[in-house]
Amino acid sequence: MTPHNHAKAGDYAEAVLLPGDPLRAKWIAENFLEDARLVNSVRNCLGFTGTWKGKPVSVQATGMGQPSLAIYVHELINVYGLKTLIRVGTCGGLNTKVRVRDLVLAQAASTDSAIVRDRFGAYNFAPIADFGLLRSAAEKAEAAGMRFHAGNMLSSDIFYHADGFAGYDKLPDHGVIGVEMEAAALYTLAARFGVRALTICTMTDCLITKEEIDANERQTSLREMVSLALDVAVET
Ligand SMILES: O=P(O)(O)O[C@H]1O[C@H](CO)[C@@H](O)[C@H]1O
Ligand SMILES: O=c1cc[nH]c(=O)[nH]1
Repeated sequence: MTPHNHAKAGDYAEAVLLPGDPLRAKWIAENFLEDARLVNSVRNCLGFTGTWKGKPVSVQATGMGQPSLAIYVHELINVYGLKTLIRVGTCGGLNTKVRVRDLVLAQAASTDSAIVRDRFGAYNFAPIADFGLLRSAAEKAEAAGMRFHAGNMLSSDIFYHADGFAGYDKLPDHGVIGVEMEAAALYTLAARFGVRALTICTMTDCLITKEEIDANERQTSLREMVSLALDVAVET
């Protein structure tokens, strides 16, 4: 047990899906998993374990932002022994080639966050996805005919940028596809502790065209992402 998690040893499966939103964790447990049971509810940051296609898998909310995710992920790896961590999030679009509802596989995650920057001194560390998980997700998405893009994500500490789209500066011109708030910390912790991580996001709003999907559709449009992530999570 930890200050943030009252699950006992063995309550989590080795593979976990990580949504930011606790209600998304509940929705995944209720709508996708068999025999799901609640394993954590401290701070209402809900965690569940069940099975998907007969294989054990967990889902644990991380809250919003890299400091919050870093607490849950640090403990899932070091206290509970998890080995495969797949974030299932939402992101904003920084590139008009990506449409709302498309999936973004975060091959890498750029960041403005001190939580990553301050660890590497003179170096700009490049947080990257586990190649095996990334390849598996891309192959499965392609086989299922899902619209997806693999590339560089921005994990920002700022949701409401004071300068709006201009605040992202040169990143869109350098191929950065979308913006969310957690992947870089997830990838950095996975690298540090030698486990596998991937971030898959559904693009819910485009910062250029201002197109967005509403709260109700948000839930249903996340179905493809969740089933894809579960298939990848239980594969090995
Ligand atoms: O939908 P989730 O997984 O929370 O992800 C995105 O949504 C939140 C901001 O609205 C941030 O956590 C961002 O990363
Ligand atoms: O972090 C996020 C998530 C969704 N949409 C955004 O614009 N930013």
